[in-house]
Amino acid sequence: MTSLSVMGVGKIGGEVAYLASVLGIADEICLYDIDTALSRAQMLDILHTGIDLSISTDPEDISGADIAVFSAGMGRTPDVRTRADLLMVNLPAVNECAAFLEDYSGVLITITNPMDANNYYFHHHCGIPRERCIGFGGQLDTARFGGYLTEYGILGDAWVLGEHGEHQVPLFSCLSEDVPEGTRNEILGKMRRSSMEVIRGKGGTVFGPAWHIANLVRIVAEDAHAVVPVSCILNGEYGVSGCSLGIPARIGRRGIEEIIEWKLDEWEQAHFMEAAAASCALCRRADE
Ligand SMILES: NC(=O)C1=CN([C@@H]2O[C@H](COP(=O)(O)OP(=O)(O)OC[C@H]3O[C@@H](n4cnc5c(N)ncnc54)[C@H](O)[C@@H]3O)[C@@H](O)[C@H]2O)C=CC1
Ligand SMILES: O=C([O-])CC(=O)C(=O)O
Repeated sequence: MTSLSVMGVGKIGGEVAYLASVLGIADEICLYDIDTALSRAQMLDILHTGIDLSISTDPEDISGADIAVFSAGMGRTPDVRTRADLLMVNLPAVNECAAFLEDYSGVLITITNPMDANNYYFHHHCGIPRERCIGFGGQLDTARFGGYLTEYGILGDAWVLGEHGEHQVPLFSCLSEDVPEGTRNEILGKMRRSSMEVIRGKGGTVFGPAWHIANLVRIVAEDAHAVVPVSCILNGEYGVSGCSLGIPARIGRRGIEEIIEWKLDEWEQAHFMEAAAASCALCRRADE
């Protein structure tokens, strides 16, 4: 049995709830949104598939869930240049939802941007242990990177660490061929711009993120012990502390079971430390 709560059931939260329902990932769902007409509509729309599922819209049920997804708050529009620019805009939603998570004993998955800083905030301000604070974004960045590698005819496994934002760190050192710095920077530039093309065209990224979030929820629900790129609060790993950043981690029913430290090459290491500096600065700003 797995119960799931979703805070913020707009485009992403609504799609995640739908996928978790129809794919049989969750047996009980709680949908919460500040817009109560929306959460009720999402509940009815899912139930109209004919699925036999228990769905609540009572915020009292949020904290009882095994897994909670935080996707409340604003997304980028073409006028918002970076995800980091959403920090102060989304902090009220973080605080309002945090109030439902006092003494929360399940696994929290943070989606709302800037995701790394928000994930850190939940740990730092709400006292949710770092093992149970997972930030989502790395799987999506990795899928996008994989697409570019195919486009460039480069073989190998795609992995993206670092910040889910301007400071992504695609790993080139584990690919089957040496990729020159010029090509690395060119691909990184495309990765930074890739979601904005979707936002411009349809008002927000939905299918890509929701698919990977549902998979992450499944990994936790099924205690899969799978290694995936997620944002974790670092405590000295990779030489970084005081922020949340994307790294490979083993995930199971209790959350983050192991942070895996890979050796990075010089280019990756330099970009990872830039990501750490940016994420730490954003986490400090949220504290002010
Ligand atoms: N980490 C990632 O890979 C991704 C992150 N995102 C982020 O996810 C967030 C949500 O995106 P969308 O679903 O597209 O936005 P949306 O605007 O469609 O949905 C957000 C929902 O949050 C609700 N909300 C706002 N304040 C609230 C509060 N205080 N309490 C409860 N609900 C509240 C709104 O009523 C709305 O229904 C954005 O910050 C976006 O940037 C989006 C895609 C991927
Ligand atoms: O780019 C955005 O603002 C939404 C997001 O995080 C993504 O799709 O990667």
